[in-house]
Amino acid sequence: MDRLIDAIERTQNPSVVGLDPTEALVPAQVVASFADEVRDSVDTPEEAPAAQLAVAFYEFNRTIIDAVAGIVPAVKPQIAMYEALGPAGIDVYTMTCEYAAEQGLYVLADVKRGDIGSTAAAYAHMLTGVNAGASAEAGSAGAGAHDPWHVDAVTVNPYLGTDGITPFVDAAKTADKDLFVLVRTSNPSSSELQMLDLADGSKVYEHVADLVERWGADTIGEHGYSRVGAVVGATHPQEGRALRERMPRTFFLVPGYGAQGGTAADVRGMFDANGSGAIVNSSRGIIGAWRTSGRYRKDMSADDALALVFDTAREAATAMRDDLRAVL
Ligand SMILES: O=c1ccn([C@@H]2O[C@H](COP(=O)(O)O)[C@@H](O)[C@H]2O)c(=O)[nH]1
Repeated sequence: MDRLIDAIERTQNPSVVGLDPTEALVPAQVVASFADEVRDSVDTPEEAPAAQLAVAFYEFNRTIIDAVAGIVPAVKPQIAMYEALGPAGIDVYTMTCEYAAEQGLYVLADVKRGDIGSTAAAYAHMLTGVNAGASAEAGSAGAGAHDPWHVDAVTVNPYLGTDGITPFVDAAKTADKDLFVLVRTSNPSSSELQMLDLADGSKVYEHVADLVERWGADTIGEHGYSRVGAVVGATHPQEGRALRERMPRTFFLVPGYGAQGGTAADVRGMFDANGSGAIVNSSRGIIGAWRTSGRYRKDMSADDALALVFDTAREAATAMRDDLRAVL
């Protein structure tokens, strides 16, 4: 986690921009501008719509990354939006991660992996990269591996327990990277499972929190936080504050700010006494700021629309930074 915390200190900004493009979040003229290029490059006409959207996503993402680099320390590309487009989308996912890394951003891949140990070991190669002929065991890639993903951290679902997590912890140690485990998620149905009572009087999410502290215990870095972070939703300010006490060595990824209703005041308690210990995500609030700016016109050129995306994303990222700084 040290590299992330250093990047937060450099930018004086504990926020991360989520790269969650959808067709509705990319100006229509930008998508349309790639029609000719894509028509000439695909093997079959059926591939064209997804391929066109994928190229548009990449152009859009590069615009957002250029706008926020230097203001934020990190980006969080959400893989679901790219997987929805098939192979062209996956290509654009890796290209986006590579471009963000080239701009000096910490890349947090929101992939929410969760499976049995042997499969988790294969998934964990997203952190270590791959060597031809290497087994799927975590850490088998190591030095000299080809790293097609260009990510610094992944999100992981703990529902399968320790053997689904250990390969990611091993891979993170091998590759000097991190993972963030879902503990108290921001979504409306999160309490169905996470708030269930256990026999000892604690809640399910509290038990997961204790496991996360334990999973990271031998990976504490120079800043006092482990490589195993926790996802704690901005929509749960009270539990978030209690988790900060309960998990002194665990860095938090806090989604739910902005579009889901979370505020700077809500996330304040998720930071430690030094104003560290957490990074707050906003996706739609930043990348969709052009739509709510009142400055968009349907008859704009694609170039002008991208310029608006750049300006509004930069303004929104700056406003979020200042909003968080005001409470820390
Ligand atoms: O508890 C969670 C875990 C992950 N997310 C992800 O964060 C972003 C939030 O997007 P917004 O547009 O800022 O609402 C998205 O990728 C989610 O999958 C989360 O929201 N809550």
